[in-house]
Amino acid sequence: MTEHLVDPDVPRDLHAFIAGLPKAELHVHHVGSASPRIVSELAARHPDSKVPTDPEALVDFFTFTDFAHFIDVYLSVVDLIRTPEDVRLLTYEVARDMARQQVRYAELTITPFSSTRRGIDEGAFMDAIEDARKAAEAEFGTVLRWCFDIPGEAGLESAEETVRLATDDRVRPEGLVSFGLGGPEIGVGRPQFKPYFDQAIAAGLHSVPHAGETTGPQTVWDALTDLRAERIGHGTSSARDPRLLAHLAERRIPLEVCPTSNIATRAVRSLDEHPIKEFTRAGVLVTINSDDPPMFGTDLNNEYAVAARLLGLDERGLADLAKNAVEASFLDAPGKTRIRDEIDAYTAKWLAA
Ligand SMILES: O=C(O)c1cccc(C(=O)CC[C@H]2O[C@@H](n3cnc4c(=O)[nH]cnc43)[C@H](O)[C@@H]2O)c1
Ligand SMILES: [Zn+2]
Repeated sequence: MTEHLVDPDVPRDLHAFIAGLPKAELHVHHVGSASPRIVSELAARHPDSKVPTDPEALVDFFTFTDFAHFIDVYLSVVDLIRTPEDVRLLTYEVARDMARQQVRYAELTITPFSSTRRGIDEGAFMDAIEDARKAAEAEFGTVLRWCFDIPGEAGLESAEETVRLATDDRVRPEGLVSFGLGGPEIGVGRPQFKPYFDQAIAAGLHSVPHAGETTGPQTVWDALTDLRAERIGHGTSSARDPRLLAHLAERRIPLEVCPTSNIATRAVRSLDEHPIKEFTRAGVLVTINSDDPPMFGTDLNNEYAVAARLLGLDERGLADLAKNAVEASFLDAPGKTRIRDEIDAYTAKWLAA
């Protein structure tokens, strides 16, 4: 258990239950998952960067005034990833951190455009993530899959490049399962990305754009209608539109909820004002995620503890939440059954003890 993340309003034995609970994570960014140790190591390797090498100074550096500031800082960490070996190390270490939290399966959002435009060879980039994926599965038992996202603010050139990397059989990595859209939403309308999502979906990828994180419910509708979203990244502002909530619930379109992220980027004022309860009340399938955990001073276990407090969950409720993520994942049926069975066995043993 990470001491600084122990929520005093959540009983310690519930924290311990969460720490051992087998989990799946569906919304977590590659560069945004770099631990302070990895960030410091990379910053020391590249002294021209403005990223601090001292982990304590990183806490200040990772304090954001608004969403735009967050993206600015995010890109300064992206600038530290300069070689295929940096990519491999980052991916492998992210998987190690996940395994420590009993994450059995994760769909990691990667922005290949940000790396290829900074000069990393596309083939070497794909080999690096695939190498790390295979090593993580063999050594930690954590299964990784990729979501390639368009950094929308970088324009349609980035969409063109991302969809090429995601659909060209000569470069597309084996672990790729989905196609996303990230970055700021203000001034970056979803409908303009329709042709790229059409192409990705035609190539067999699932559609998982961010929407409704920093803009209103219309962005979520656009993601559903134009981008044929199968899950929504964040979807926070859906709570302002009862018709949208009913639609998400009826169609079983999951929300990838990231509570601490929404506070850190100031998309939501406080955890107590987070709409997660409105989502569950409306019958929406809620999954719990960490987004960019070290940047937001959190981890997936802490997000489950936050959810337990906000939703008033006990062990069974937390196990159901973990099973929501399995259900909403793009794992095959035997893979889903295996993790669900593991969650049930763990919970039964815990409650019998
Ligand atoms: O790489 C570039 O050169 C570049 C140029 C202009 C704009 C961008 C971006 O906007 C990159 C955004 C970046 O942020 C990632 N991310 C991480 N967490 C979140 C989140 O909570 N909401 C939205 N985006 C997020 C995203 O994956 C992009 O890689 C880049
Ligand atoms: Zn995100």
